[in-house]
Amino acid sequence: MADPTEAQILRALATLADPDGGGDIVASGRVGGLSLRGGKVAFTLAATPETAPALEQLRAAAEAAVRAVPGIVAVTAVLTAERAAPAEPAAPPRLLGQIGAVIAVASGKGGVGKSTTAVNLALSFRAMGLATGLLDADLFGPSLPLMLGIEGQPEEAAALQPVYRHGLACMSLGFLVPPDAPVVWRGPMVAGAVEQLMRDVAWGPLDVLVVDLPPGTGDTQLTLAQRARLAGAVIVSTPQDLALIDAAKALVMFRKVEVPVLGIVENMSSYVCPNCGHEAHLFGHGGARAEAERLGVPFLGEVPLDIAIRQGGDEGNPIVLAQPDGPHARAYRAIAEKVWAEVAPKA
Ligand SMILES: Nc1ncnc2c1ncn2[C@@H]1O[C@H](COP(=O)(O)OP(=O)(O)OP(=O)(O)O)[C@@H](O)[C@H]1O
Repeated sequence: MADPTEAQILRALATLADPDGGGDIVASGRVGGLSLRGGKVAFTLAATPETAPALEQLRAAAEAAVRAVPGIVAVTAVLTAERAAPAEPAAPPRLLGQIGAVIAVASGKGGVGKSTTAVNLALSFRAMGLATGLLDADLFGPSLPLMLGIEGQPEEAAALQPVYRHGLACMSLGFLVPPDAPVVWRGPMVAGAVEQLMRDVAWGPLDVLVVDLPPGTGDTQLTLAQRARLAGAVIVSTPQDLALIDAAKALVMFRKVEVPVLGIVENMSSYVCPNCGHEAHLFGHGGARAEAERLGVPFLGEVPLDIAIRQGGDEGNPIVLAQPDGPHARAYRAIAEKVWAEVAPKA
């Protein structure tokens, strides 16, 4: 059977009238971000806080209409409702409340090794015997599929099923949107997608969920802080001044939204030459420890710059699994133990 085309999908969606008028939902401009690959479709439906509850029905109807197109194997429609207001008596219940501890891994700046830290921390929690999940909430550059070597797509039953890999329950927008599809979304759309990833995934009973955030202090961070019950945030930084300044900004943001900062990890702390064993401090050293002291948050530990860590990430075999008895796995486990000691009493 030939692969379904975008035109077929739009035709199926155009059979649904827009509840706000303006014709069908395609003509009214409600449908956006359509991506299609090998029978897998993802698209967004624009919403406002007022219309969001009613649009949940429309979302289900839109998914059903597209699912009926011959050759379609999976459909994900994301409601792009505006962020919910901060918790008030009438606010909806916090999401992910069934999970023991939701731990966000954040950084002020991109490329400092946040995803690498999130993946290896999650695997360390798993090695400690905790039922662990990993949510890749970096909608603009999801890296979980690559780092864990996952190629499949989540199963869609009544709820979205996590993909299980190395004993972790995993979910990433990267599973749903083709890697080459540019995700150009506005703030409210981001908030809607993050909320849906938190709400619609059948995580099952988990002791801990590690959330890999995008860098910086944007809509994803705010949505998560406002809509989920977060045990705290781990901030990753390299020792460089610039990365540290940005890490401090991230820390201030979490404090503003009343999310406890569990501590700072210094990544790429030193470089050990694989040939001669000489240890060099390419980006300086100890900056994150000093910054943590200055800001009054725990220093969780340091991880050196080592080609084995990068290779592990790029080959879907993170270092904690690839060299479980090596110094890097020990460093990650020590960090995970410190974090767990902080959150376990409340989990
Ligand atoms: N300690 C390390 N030693 C060697 N390479 C590392 C280390 N930490 C991270 N890397 C590599 O650096 C690159 C960026 O890391 P990563 O994707 O984890 O960063 P990030 O902060 O999540 O980036 P982004 O801003 O894209 O979210 C990756 O290729 C990763 O393998």
